[in-house]
Amino acid sequence: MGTEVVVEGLTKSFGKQNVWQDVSLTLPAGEVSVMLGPSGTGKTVFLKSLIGLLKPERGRVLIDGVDMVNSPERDIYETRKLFGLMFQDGALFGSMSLFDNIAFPLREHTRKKETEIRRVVMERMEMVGLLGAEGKLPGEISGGMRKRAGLARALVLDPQIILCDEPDSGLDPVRTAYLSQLLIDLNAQIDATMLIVTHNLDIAATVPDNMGMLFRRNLVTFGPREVLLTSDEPVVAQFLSGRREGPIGMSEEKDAATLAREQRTSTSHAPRVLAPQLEPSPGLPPRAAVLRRRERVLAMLPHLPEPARDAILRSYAPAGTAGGAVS
Ligand SMILES: Nc1ncnc2c1ncn2[C@@H]1O[C@H](COP(=O)(O)OP(=O)(O)OP(=O)(O)O)[C@@H](O)[C@H]1O
Repeated sequence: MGTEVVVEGLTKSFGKQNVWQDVSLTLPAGEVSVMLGPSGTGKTVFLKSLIGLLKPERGRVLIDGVDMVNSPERDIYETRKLFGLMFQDGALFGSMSLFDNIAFPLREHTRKKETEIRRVVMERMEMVGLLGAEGKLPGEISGGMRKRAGLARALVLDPQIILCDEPDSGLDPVRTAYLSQLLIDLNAQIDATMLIVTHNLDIAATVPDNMGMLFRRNLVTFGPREVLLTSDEPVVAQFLSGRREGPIGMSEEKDAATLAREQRTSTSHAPRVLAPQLEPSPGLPPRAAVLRRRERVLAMLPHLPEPARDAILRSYAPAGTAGGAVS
């Protein structure tokens, strides 16, 4: 099972520029979480802080008792081996075949024999649907295939925590839908804790168990997907509906006068309807995280806003009933 990641009071600045402050959240073990936020709100900085590549000036990131901010470098280095990372462009070496790219972490960090390396690489390539493309160079394949190769490489060391930074960037809607399914299928197969940073609303609506959003140097919210998806917080509602009216501006956050003017002139928008979360593809095992999450979320119910509570109860209601009762 994946490992829980506990973030407590994290604050990061570059010189005088504060990126975000006092961020606290827990990525539940084996569950899939998504972090949303307008461009430049520090989502990538957050991912890098989780693996100890950037050092926040305050707070802790606890993984199996190791603090990725303050523990000795030796411990941080060891704990980093629990992570699989998928960056925006796949970060593949252009002169190496896909096979060698995916084998790279195994050759760098393990003493496995070539026969064993071949077995692992082929297994991961099969998982992401790349069998047959072993000999291709990254420049010879499509963007979607490069993403999947990046994902396969992130998987070879059997990570317990997978971080994906904008896995959909540059993909068309159909390929993004396949990628969403792939992320859920992977979670069903390896039960790793996953955090996905994305702007993509379809991924946000259908993939995660939990969602958070960074805005104005703060974590606006983090919790079960239903909380964010039913939130009437202006910044969340604007982001999820892709509207211009709201606190998020083109280049910077809007001033109060502009916001007030928009509120006077804006038309009302229909309430959001929640899309169902994706299920693993036929033939795959059910996601082990689903049962754990159900217990966790039901215990939280009394503390959640009403729309989120209703949405959770509906999602757990037996098929064919109107919801409200949980067996
Ligand atoms: N190494 C660095 N040194 C100085 N400033 C940095 C560094 N890395 C990031 N920043 C700044 O931190 C802020 C947040 O950047 P980050 O890339 O995390 O945003 P983001 O939310 O991932 O954006 P996007 O959605 O556009 O990818 C930006 O203002 C960026 O310029």
